[in-house]
Formats: sequence, C-alpha cells, structure tokens
Amino acid sequence: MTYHVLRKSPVVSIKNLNHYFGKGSLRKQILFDINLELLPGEIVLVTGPSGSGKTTLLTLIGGLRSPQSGCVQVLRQELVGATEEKLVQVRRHIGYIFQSHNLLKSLTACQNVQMSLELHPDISPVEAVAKSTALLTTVGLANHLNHYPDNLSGGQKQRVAIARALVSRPQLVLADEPTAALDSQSGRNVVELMQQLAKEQGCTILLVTHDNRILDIADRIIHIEDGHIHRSNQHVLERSEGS
Ligand SMILES: Nc1ncnc2c1ncn2[C@@H]1O[C@H](COP(=O)(O)OP(=O)(O)OP(=O)(O)O)[C@@H](O)[C@H]1O
Repeated sequence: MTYHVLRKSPVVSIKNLNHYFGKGSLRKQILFDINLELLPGEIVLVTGPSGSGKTTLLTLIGGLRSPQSGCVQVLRQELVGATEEKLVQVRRHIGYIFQSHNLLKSLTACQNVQMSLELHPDISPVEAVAKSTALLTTVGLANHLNHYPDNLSGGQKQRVAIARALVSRPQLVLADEPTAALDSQSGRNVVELMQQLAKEQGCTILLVTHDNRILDIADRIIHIEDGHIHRSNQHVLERSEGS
C-alpha cells in the first residue's frame, strides 16, 4: 500500500509558476501560471514554437536557475526559495542531456560517463568504471570506451551523453533537443535508447523537442505557446494503442 502511494507520488509537481526575465522596464514575463505534474516512469515531450519558454521551464525544473514564484517541487524538494546548496543537491539526482552533448574533449567516452558518478561518494572508482563500461556497452559503444569525443560521430557522442545522464540511475532525466544535431536515423536510435533505458530504470523523462518524428515515444505531449501550456495530451500511447 505504502509502496503504491510512493510510486504514484509525482516526481515533479508545479503549481502556479510564473517566470520573468529582466528588470525594471525591461522586465518580461516568460512563463504564465504553469501547472504540471510528472509521474514516475512517464515520458513527457514538450513542444512549441521557438521562444515560447520550453528551455526556461526545463532549466527551472532542473534547478539550473531559481524559480521566482509558485511551487516547484522536484524529487520532493521545494525549489522556490531554495538555497544554492539545496539546488546542487537536487541536481545530483537529475540526468541532463543537451543538444550539444557537452562532453569534455580531454576525457574518453568512459571517463566522461564516470565523471557523473564522482558526485556519488558511495560508488567506488572501480564500481564507477564497471557501471560506465556496462552502460556504454548497452548503448552500443563497447568498442569506443577509450575514444575521445573528437573521434566519435554526432550520434555516438549523444549516446555517450545518454549513458552519462543515466549511469547514476536518476529518477528524472531532462533532455533539451537531444536529436537536433542528428540525422533522422541517429535521432530515432537515440530516443529509442532513452525510452528503453527509462522504462528499464523506471525514470521520468521530460524532453523538449522540435522534432515531429519522435513524438510517438511520448506517453504525453505538452504544448507551450507564449509561455502558456496550451495543450497537454494525456496518455498518447495508451489511446493510440486502444484505438
Ligand atoms: N537569460 C535570459 N535573459 C533574458 N531573456 C531570456 C533569457 N533566456 C531566455 N530568454 C527569453 O525568454 C523567452 C523564452 O526562451 P526559451 O529559451 O525558454 O524558449 P524556447 O521555447 O526554449 O525556444 P527555442 O525553441 O528557440 O529553444 C525568449 O523570448 C528568450 O529570448
């Protein structure tokens, strides 16, 4: 019973979130009264025109900037009014995947993945190598463990970034246009891999995209326009499977 309740409690719960950039006469509202819940294991896509506020929402949920008003609960922590220390704590339990993969050029694929485990003191260096090797093998890079990013293709770099985001088994993964720099087949492979790993690990994925070709991986699609959530399609897959 308790387990059931815990499973269903949201990973992200946002109430009445407004966000502004700039000061004085340049102050501009970017997000308007956002209300949103993400449940464990859900894959939720965020679509919307350029400049509509998608990345801003993602960075607020990710504790990469401080939310100014409303309630933003992430992994049971309130981020509105949180100290920088608390934000850092929350970030440790989130996996991030960005368009430009952000791999360190001076580190090999395996070292890039290991890096995200260094934040977890309970994982020894030997375990970190083993976990990183295992996940890079899962994403099809067993033969590229010691390659540097410059010697990997765009799709391979993005797969390293996925391994890095997921190796610590985060409950929440935030992805900002992870397929933008990839050709259509690599993009497809990358999101299917994210979907497979997320379902295996039971983590929630929030993914911002302009890429209509990947919408079918979503359990739910949220559409943002001019800082407002315009549509939130519940359980896309369930409905299309049932029809
Ligand atoms: N640091 C900032 N300071 C001031 N304005 C900003 C800042 N970051 C974003 N904005 C503005 O906020 C609005 C929303 O930007 P945001 O990047 O969230 O949109 P987006 O929907 O992710 O766009 P895109 O699809 O082009 O990435 C835009 O008008 C942008 O110019």
